[in-house]
Amino acid sequence: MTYPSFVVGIAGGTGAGKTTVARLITENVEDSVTRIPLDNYYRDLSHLDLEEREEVNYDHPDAFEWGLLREHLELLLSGQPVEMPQYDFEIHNRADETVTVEPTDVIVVEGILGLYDDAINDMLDLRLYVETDADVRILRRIERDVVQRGRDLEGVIGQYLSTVKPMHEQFIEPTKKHADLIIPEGANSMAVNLLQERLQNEVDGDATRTWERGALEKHVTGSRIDGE
Ligand SMILES: Nc1ncnc2c1ncn2[C@@H]1O[C@H](COP(=O)(O)OP(=O)(O)O)[C@@H](O)[C@H]1O
Ligand SMILES: Nc1ccn([C@@H]2O[C@H](COP(=O)(O)O)[C@@H](O)[C@H]2O)c(=O)n1
Repeated sequence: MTYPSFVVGIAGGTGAGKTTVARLITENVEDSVTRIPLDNYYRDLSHLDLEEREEVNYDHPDAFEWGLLREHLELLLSGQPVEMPQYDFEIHNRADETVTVEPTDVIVVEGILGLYDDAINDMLDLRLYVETDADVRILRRIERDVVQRGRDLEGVIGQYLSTVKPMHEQFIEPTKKHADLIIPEGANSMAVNLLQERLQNEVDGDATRTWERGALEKHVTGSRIDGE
């Protein structure tokens, strides 16, 4: 594989289509891709009971353990594996198990605040923002949360109005300015095809990297593998 990996960040509101875009743009190069869902870096809330965890604002940047995500990205970029936490939406907490993630040619970091943290943004080679109208997103979210995340309609609507919507406006939407590309409506086929081609070139070693060695140093402090 090529070191360091090519790192793609995908941000956007809940239900915008981030996960779908991440899956589609990497489907031809699956074995060469590491997916890092930001959800896995929600803080460990084991010190709270379930009722307290249900009240947490999961759309505020403070809900995430940014230091751990930075550390894991730096390790992967220096060619080392990491133990990635897993998240369980039904209990609003990290799961007991972790998953060992190996470095690969391409790393995709995906989540509502994927373009929020300055240090993470510096590690990204390509920044994408998926933009979908709020009415479409809430409809998708209701369906998903009820079917897959064990929520009821009243709870989804209450959470949307009290935290999801205001946090989107205050923190998520403004990160669009960091994007290299804005993808309308999620799985937009022209955008997906172009990005598939770009990632295929990365994996085949045909892509021209725009940054130079000096710029590379900012990715990782300390030792790194020189594979070029
Ligand atoms: N372009 C699209 N057209 C129709 N449905 C879509 C599109 N993109 C995503 N979806 C659907 O919307 C839902 C939410 O998409 P998802 O990728 O999980 O969003 P996010 O990760 O941003 O929350 C899923 O059921 C997905 O299949
Ligand atoms: N315990 C939790 C943790 C997060 N959420 C919501 O998940 C959304 C982010 O995931 P997407 O796939 O929709 O991007 C975010 O808006 C949180 O409100 C939750 O409901 N419960």
